[in-house]
Amino acid sequence: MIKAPNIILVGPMGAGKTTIGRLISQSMDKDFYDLDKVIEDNAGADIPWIFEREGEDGFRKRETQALASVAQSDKGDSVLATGGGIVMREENRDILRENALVVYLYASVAQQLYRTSKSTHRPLLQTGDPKATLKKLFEVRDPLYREVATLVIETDSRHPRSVANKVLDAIKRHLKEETTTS
Ligand SMILES: Nc1ncnc2c1ncn2[C@@H]1O[C@H](COP(=O)(O)OP(=O)(O)O)[C@@H](O)[C@H]1O
Ligand SMILES: O=C(O)C1=C[C@@H](OP(=O)(O)O)[C@@H](O)[C@H](O)C1
Ligand SMILES: [Mg+2]
Repeated sequence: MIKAPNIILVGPMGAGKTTIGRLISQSMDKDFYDLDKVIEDNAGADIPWIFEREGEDGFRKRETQALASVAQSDKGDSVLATGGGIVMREENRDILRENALVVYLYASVAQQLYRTSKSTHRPLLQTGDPKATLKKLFEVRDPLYREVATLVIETDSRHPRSVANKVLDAIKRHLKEETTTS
């Protein structure tokens, strides 16, 4: 078992945060939280409903509350998969940097599109041109993911299990380097 701080996954819709987060939490014997699920449980409603009734602004308020409560309550024992928009608020970026080892799961816009195309539970992609939306979001958010992340993992040509192994290896290497340099 690896000893590690809380792990937080960031990245665009379809990067695999929810899927990979669950896999690495099992390998590290840590609790797994998906922030979207925490928001839904707190609201007693699903994300499309929240966007419809409260707009994106209402969703973002709930997202910040959920992040603060999860990131600050668990000390070193959890893996948290965030939603793709978590980096949009500066206060969220501060919480991410202060409370965990942040891993950016990188996926190209083509892969994001492919992996999100089969589901309808992402309100921001229920537009006529989801590819253009993903591209626009990526241009704004990619620098912000890089700003908060310590590790960046490329996911395009990899099966989820192989991405999870790559993340686990990178975390191990990082923690070893930290121990030898401190
Ligand atoms: N490395 C991967 N290769 C192929 N498909 C993937 C990969 N990672 C995730 N997926 C698939 O892509 C879809 C979106 O993954 P998900 O974990 O929900 O992404 P996110 O939480 O980042 O939006 C799911 O159907 C998942 O099985
Ligand atoms: O990118 C975004 O702004 C969003 C990403 C979604 O999560 P995933 O990244 O897990 O799909 C979810 O939080 C919501 O639909 C908004
Ligand atoms: Mg997700």
